[in-house]
Amino acid sequence: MSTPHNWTTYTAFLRTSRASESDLKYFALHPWLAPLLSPGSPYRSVPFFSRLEKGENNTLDRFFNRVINTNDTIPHAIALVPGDEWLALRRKELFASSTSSPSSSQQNVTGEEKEQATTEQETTQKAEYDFILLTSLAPSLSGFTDTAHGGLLSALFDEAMGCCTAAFRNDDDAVQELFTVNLNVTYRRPVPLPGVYAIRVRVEKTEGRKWWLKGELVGGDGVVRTSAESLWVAARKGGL
Ligand SMILES: CCCCCCCCCC(=O)SCCNC(=O)CCNC(=O)[C@H](O)C(C)(C)COP(=O)(O)OP(=O)(O)OC[C@H]1O[C@@H](n2cnc3c(N)ncnc32)[C@H](O)[C@@H]1OP(=O)(O)O
Repeated sequence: MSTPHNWTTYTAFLRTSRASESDLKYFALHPWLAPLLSPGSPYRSVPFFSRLEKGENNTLDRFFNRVINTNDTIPHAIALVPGDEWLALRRKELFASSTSSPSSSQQNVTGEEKEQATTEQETTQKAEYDFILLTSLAPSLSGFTDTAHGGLLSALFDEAMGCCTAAFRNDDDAVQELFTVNLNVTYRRPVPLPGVYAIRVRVEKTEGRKWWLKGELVGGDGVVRTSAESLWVAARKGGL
């Protein structure tokens, strides 16, 4: 079991963490991941937060940080996140017309500011996805023989999407914690085990407390084997 983390916010965690050398070495062995991991990539490699131990008395994330954090379930997993500049632009894009803006300074974005954001986007390195989970899936995650269990794939989408939304919440807690209220998973092709996969997710739009996300799972052949759409709702201010 690893040492409990001591970051006070998810944003601080993203800014100051780096994926472990052993995980990076492992994923670098897969040539199809090279564009995502190379120095020219628009993404930074960070630990997969849900996998981190939160402390003996803290039951947060136990499913991910203990139950499926073993050599015969998920031996390796890291997250790829866009740089701060790109995230800031995405915030402007997503919250320009929404009442759920994660920062009061981003409310009431004017047409001029939108134009400026578009110009900035042209010069900032573009990240197609808001969050990518790279994961190895080992044989004990099977449903059908040598095939990943569908429930596990749903859990991976849910978690990746949760991490994705967390990156857009600001440290000032202007947006309350978000919860999945709907997750629609489409199983298009079997997901063979063992294997290495990328789960790529993106916030499609926000409206008030509601956020819509989409995601897809691909392996080295680039085939979208599973896709998902979800709706997240931010808790009301002052709690549930
Ligand atoms: C770094 C961090 C990483 C975190 C990763 C976490 C990943 C794990 C995430 C999860 O698995 S969360 C666990 C599963 N989800 C839950 O347990 C949530 C259970 N649901 C709730 O607790 C409540 O629904 C919730 C607090 C989220 C919202 O209740 P509210 O009473 O505040 O909201 P309300 O029911 O008024 O709904 C708000 C809006 O959402 C809409 N809505 C709610 N549920 C919906 C639904 N299922 N489908 C469609 N629309 C829905 C609802 O119609 C409404 O739309 P309008 O504002 O337009 O009227």
